[in-house]
Amino acid sequence: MIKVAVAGALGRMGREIIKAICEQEDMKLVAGFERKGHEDRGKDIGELIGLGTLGVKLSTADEMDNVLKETKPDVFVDFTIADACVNNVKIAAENKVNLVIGTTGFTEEQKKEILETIEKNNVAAVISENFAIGVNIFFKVVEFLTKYLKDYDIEIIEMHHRYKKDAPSGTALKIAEIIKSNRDVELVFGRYGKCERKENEVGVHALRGGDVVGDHIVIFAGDGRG
Ligand SMILES: NC(=O)C1=CN([C@@H]2O[C@H](COP(=O)(O)OP(=O)(O)OC[C@H]3O[C@@H](n4cnc5c(N)ncnc54)[C@H](O)[C@@H]3O)[C@@H](O)[C@H]2O)C=CC1
Ligand SMILES: O=C(O)C1=N[C@H](C(=O)O)C[C@H](O)C1
Repeated sequence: MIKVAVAGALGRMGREIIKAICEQEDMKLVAGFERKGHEDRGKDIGELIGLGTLGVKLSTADEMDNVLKETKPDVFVDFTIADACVNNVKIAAENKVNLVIGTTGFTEEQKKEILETIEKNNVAAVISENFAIGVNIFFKVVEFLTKYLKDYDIEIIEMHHRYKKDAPSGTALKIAEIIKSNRDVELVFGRYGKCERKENEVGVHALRGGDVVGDHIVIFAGDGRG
């Protein structure tokens, strides 16, 4: 049985992940965490998210160390917010719990800190800005087109729901990173005023609104298409 703890348990992703864990025969939710001071602390997580009683009480971030020591999960899944995730990862890794990190919006320093924590504590970790299979295939398509359509200008557009806390999305930044590692380009985040397009520019544009789950568009624009 794989014992799983989820941080961000009552968030949009946390709820879906807990539902998915409960559908697996070889997985068991052993702990769920929310931010410090959360009003539902101590309540049954299953009841909070409409799954019926699961026998797992909602814990808060300040209880994480003790709860991980008590419940001894095999895997710690974090879909929270960048500042919280850095700290959560430290506590989980120090308790020798393997990691799945889906949180986005990290600074370069935070990414470095997370990697150092993982290395220092010698835990396994899967870190991805996007776990959708289709999007991971899309990454390969972008890599191929960047190499193949050498003379084309590239622009990235992403749109997400109004609640998203980081921009551009982790996925858009990952796409930009893939392009950058295959072509000598400079990233430009939005454009306004005098900003004639340079030859080696890649524009990254973030839109927010409604409950859009997450759309990513990569435009390869060439001459002579009329
Ligand atoms: N890698 C991927 O495939 C995906 C990644 N994401 C990322 O996952 C993160 C969460 O997204 P959503 O669920 O939409 O956000 P959300 O805002 O609905 O949920 C985040 C939850 O984390 C909780 N939280 C805050 N601090 C915490 C702490 N210290 N410990 C435990 N919980 C804490 C919040 O109270 C909230 O309930 C974002 O960074 C988002 O970009 C979202 C979707 C897919
Ligand atoms: O916050 C979201 O919703 C999403 N975040 C991830 C990102 O920042 O790329 C993945 C997906 O686009 C949904």
